[in-house]
Amino acid sequence: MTRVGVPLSVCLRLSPTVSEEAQRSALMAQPSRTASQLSALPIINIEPYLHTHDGKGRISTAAALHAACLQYGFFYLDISTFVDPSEPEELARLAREFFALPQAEKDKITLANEDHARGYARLRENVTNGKADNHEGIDFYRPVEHPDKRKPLWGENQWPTVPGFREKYERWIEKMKALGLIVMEAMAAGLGMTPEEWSELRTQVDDSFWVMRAIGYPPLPNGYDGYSCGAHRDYGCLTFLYADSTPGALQVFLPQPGLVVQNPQSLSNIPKEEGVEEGMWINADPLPGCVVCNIGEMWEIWSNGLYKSTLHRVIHNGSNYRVSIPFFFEPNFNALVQPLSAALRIQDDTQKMQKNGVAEKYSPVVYGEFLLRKVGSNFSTGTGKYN
Ligand SMILES: O=C(O)CCC(=O)C(=O)O
Ligand SMILES: [Fe+2]
Repeated sequence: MTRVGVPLSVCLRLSPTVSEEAQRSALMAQPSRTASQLSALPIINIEPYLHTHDGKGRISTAAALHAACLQYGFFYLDISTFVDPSEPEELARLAREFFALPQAEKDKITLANEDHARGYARLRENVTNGKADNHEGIDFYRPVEHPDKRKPLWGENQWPTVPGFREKYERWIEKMKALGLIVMEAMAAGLGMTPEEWSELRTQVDDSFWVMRAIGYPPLPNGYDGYSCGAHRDYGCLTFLYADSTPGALQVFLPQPGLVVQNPQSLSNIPKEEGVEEGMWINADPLPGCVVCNIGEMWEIWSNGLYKSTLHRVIHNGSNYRVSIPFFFEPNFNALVQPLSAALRIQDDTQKMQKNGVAEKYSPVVYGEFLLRKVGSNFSTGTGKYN
């Protein structure tokens, strides 16, 4: 597996071996890239963060994460030394077995039984940007104390009766929670956080209000007025996506001022507030040993906008039934998410050098409240987890 060529070397305060000057010049030296240079997402190996002694490796992984988050908000994370590839393959197989059941069987664990967030959503039940998504799915959330299904998000998970399903998924959830903390530590280093600052940030994510989702995509019918999954940003912290080998389905939008997308139709589902209509959609096809990782809106706040949560969508035109298994590593439900000092320091330094105006500030949010606002509409209407 090739490693990403790291265009930036950043000051890693968790391993204070690189000078602040180097960090400044790295930020100033962000190259403006051409469309073809941007067309492949970077591949980052998390391996050095699995070993405490690998200081140099850690610096390069942290720097690569920082560069990828500045440039794309999306990257491949090579986790081949963290999990056996057979594990997510087995999850996809189990999901397939569930989705192949008769409709009435699947409906036994419908979202409506619970809090409208946990359970099974039928094909086209989810709506994004006003259009029904051509997929079905099952969602599981971090269990809560004193569940009450009358309250949004506060119900109980509903597990399929497919043999081995719950056990295998629960094992994966534990691994992805651990991976979430590892990647957060590496990103904290990439942002130049001090060990004390990382300890503080860790308390915001050490009891993640995670979401585990299994999605089934039949082929998109010709002329269908909608997508397999409409363009959206993920709203939490980090998404780790395992998908089966279907090519050309997941697409990532890279805003590029001045770059006009060839097919104007493809812009029709960019949320209006985006205000950017220039850029391109690139494929994020699965790579062996890797998950596709992207940052959600909480990282946009923490980084005070340095990192962008990137639009993505799924168009599955193939003839097979595609399965994907995203895990959403989110902040704690009560986490107060606000711009981090480390991000403000970077912006301050960059501004001094570039003589730009004052950096835009993001307002703090309590993650759980933010999430409730996002899914609140699902609770009343039963639609729209990506809205
Ligand atoms: O199925 C995929 O490839 C992406 C799904 C996704 O973006 C999501 O569930 O948020
Ligand atoms: Fe997504």
